[in-house]
Amino acid sequence: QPSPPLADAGVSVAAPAESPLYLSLGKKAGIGRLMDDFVNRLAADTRLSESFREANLPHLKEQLTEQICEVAGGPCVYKGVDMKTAHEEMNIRRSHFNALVEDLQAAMDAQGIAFRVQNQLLARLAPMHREIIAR
Ligand code: HEM
Repeated sequence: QPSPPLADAGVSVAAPAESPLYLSLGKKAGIGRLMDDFVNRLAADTRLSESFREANLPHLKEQLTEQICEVAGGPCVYKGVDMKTAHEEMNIRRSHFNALVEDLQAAMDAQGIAFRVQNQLLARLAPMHREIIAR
């Protein structure tokens, strides 16, 4: 039985591999659940409620799901505003950034995401503080 010519040549036409981190977060659906819970926590956090009072929470959940999917090595491409532009004029302090990270950790705990996996995601988000924190 003849095999397809490209397979013979060892040429792969499969989609790019999904990273272990993306799989550990439960792919797009798991990340969507995580961002839903996370954004609800942000909106309820008295340290941050001033910042998120007028935010479009459904839009934020969607944009974050695309962005985190991409950052985690999934097949998504975030097409939203860059981090510097998105957070300009908000006067975000390191204390705000740290509060957001705590809320993300609490959301990941609630989703049963392993500590090792949590740290991998946080490590990929940490460098973004340079674009987000006002100085
Ligand atoms: C690693 C940290 C962060 C990431 C990855 C992140 C990511 C994002 C993304 C993807 C958006 C949507 C941009 C758009 O399409 O409009 C956004 C918007 C926003 N972010 Fe952040 N952000 C971070 C930290 C923060 C912090 C520390 C604050 C303030 C406490 C903050 C406040 C906001 C607000 C108020 C919006 C606008 C929401 C709306 O009106 O739709 N963010 N952020």
